[in-house]
Amino acid sequence: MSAPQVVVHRDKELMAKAAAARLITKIVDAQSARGSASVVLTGGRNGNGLLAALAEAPARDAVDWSRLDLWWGDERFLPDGDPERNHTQARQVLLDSVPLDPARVHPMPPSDGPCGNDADAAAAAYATELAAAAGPEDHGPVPSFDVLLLGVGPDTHVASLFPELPAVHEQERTVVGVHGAPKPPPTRTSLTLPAIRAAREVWLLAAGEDKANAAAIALSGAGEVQAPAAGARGRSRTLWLLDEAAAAQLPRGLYPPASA
Ligand SMILES: O=C(O)[C@H](O)[C@@H](O)[C@H](O)[C@H](O)COP(=O)(O)O
Repeated sequence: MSAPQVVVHRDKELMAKAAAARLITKIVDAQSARGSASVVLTGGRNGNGLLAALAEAPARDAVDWSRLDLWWGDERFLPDGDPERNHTQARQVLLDSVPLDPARVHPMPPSDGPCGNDADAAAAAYATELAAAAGPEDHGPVPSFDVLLLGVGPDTHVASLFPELPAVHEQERTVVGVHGAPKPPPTRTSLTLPAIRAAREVWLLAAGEDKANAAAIALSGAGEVQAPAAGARGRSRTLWLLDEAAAAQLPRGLYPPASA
């Protein structure tokens, strides 16, 4: 697993724009090298902020949207179209504005879908979908995602892996149901750390002073059970994208701001 690289931007708006530009380049490079690209989306303010910046990016259409596979790192277990679902929010800020191939967009099952109101069954169905998309060159029963995006919670959670809760301990399954999550809604589905770590690159997004403590804990060698963000590592790259407020508790010498 790759050691974390940290890039600090002046504020959350600039961080979102810079992350969007970085993602466009990564997708274009993957598509020119392999004919397609795969990205795992995250929910939350920073995740949606990145997608909104992507929608407005000047180079947006350098991406061949028809050859982009989109997955989710976690989902709130709610009915399809519920405004609180990460999928619904991603569609509103970006996905409905670009010419994606619907067959290549893979939302996690809703609570009113074929799995019924059973988050564990929904998780198992998504794990099956991931395994079906994995190839012989991939590292386990998930595709080798080019970029897996993760918002970081103030408690250091990523996806729906919360400190000390059962899902963060999972080492076998790639997707699990989450019950009793401290961040509403309590029932969710989430990739596990082994699935996250199958990604080529993992990018963690944290902006705002309410993330400063989480960033400092996760980057100071904390264990992944106490600080799930610490266990979110990519095979070839782990990149923390912060604004200055979220980087406030990091040793300044180590992580000088990228943009003054
Ligand atoms: O379903 C969710 O809520 C997200 O997937 C979650 O993991 C989010 O990324 C973090 O909680 C950070 O959220 P903010 O960026 O809004 O702080």
